[in-house]
Amino acid sequence: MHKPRVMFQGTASSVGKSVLVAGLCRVLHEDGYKVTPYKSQNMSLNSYITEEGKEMGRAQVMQAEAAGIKPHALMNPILIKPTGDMKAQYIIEGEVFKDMTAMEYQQFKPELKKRLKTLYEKLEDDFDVVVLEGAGSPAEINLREGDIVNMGMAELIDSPVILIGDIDKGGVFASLVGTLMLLSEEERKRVKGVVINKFRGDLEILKPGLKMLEDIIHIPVLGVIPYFKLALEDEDSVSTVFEQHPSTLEEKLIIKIIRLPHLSNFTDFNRLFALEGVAVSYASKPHELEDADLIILPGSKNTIDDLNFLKEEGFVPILHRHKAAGKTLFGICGGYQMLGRKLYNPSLMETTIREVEGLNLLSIDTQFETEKTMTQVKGYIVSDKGHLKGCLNQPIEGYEIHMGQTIWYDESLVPFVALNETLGSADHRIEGYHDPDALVYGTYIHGIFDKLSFTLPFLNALACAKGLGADSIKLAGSTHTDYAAFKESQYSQLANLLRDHLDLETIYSILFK
Ligand SMILES: NC(=O)CC[C@H](N)C(=O)O
Repeated sequence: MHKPRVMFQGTASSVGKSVLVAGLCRVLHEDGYKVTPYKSQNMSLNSYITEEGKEMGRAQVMQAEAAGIKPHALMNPILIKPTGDMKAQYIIEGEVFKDMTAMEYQQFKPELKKRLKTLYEKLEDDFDVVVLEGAGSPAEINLREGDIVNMGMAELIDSPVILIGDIDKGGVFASLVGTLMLLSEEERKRVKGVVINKFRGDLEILKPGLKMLEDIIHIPVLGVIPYFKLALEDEDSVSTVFEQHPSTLEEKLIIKIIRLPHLSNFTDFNRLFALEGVAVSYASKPHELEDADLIILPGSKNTIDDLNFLKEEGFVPILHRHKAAGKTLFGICGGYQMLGRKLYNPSLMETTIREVEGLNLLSIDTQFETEKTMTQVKGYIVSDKGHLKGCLNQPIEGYEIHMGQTIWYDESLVPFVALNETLGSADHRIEGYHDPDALVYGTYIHGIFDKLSFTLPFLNALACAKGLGADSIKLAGSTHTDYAAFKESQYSQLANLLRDHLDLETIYSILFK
């Protein structure tokens, strides 16, 4: 049975497709439908590991949350993770398929297309409705032929389309009309409505333009969505998270995250940005680390190349000076690997460099393997040294995504995270170490800062060492105490916004007619 479906496409990247898909999923969920989000292909370094140990893009995770369901890799069967040099790692159905160049992928697409249809049908079986998302713009005429994410996908499963334009970017009429002009007659017929997103002005002034637009395109405008800001975990590679700057630095704990060229999983730091008493920002240049109390080395899709970036850009001396001054460093996944002594790459994963010296701040060695570790984990803090004093036994949850295996540990290293569960089964191993001085911390666990019972005492101990109050760091506002409840409230607000500004009646008739 062909289930009701609709696809949101955009006139460009970042016009708000992901969020509107999440919003429509929420509306349908509230109205009693079993709805799933879907996007055939994502390009992003911000992925997620499902309960089944499969990897997928984070936008569909956020949308699944809005739809009130668990994320499943079938909701995003293709994930492209760029490693640099026109190459990328391709994740298909949640598993590593292989590394390919853009050209190799282009040639592989026809074969993939057949499989995509089967996978889509497998997903829709379990649901009443599917809300699909396109990627970038459907008017990339050079890519149309092999397309499997915009009109190619819509055609594959015979889905109607709603086209979204971004008025904040400017040129919204031209981009909507232009996009439609570049589509074939067949494709244009699929477009059942257009939506104007991110509107900041006076609707009365816009209205005549909407009428003129409809007269030109003969497709109804299904809504004008006002510009809004909600705390939703968007994952697009084009993102504004890096532009955030701390306001006043005095009396705050200064956290700097190094902006690596292949930085992955920046959602690890969402929690930090929601805290009071800290000033968190990204640093692209070594001098920006001068005033940091805590330096974080984030995950990376290409650890070795990013490590070389740190060396070439002159980060190394300042990282060592930071430690020598008794200040703290924290590495997650790729960042953890970089903190070590040596990195071996016999199978030439991610890059063509075989072996490289690490930053030598933590006595570990890492080797990149052909097998990828993808797992959700649970554990707890097992050290009470240094800044971990108040964290002992506190639970930790997160996930691991890495090709590298840390194969050698110095005996003087102190374990600080012990796991007790991976993917729902008992598993006891150490997955995080700090140096004997408890200044340099490293772990493979993404999402380690999400549990405040660890994050708050850890950061408050750092704040204390700086001479700030012992309780100076807390969650901003009281509404955030329960992160899950906070996110739920954001999804409801989003649904309300769409109910107020979208012609849902027409959208329902597009879906269910
Ligand atoms: N997520 C990460 O930071 C991955 C680290 C590294 N690229 C690996 O695969 O091992």
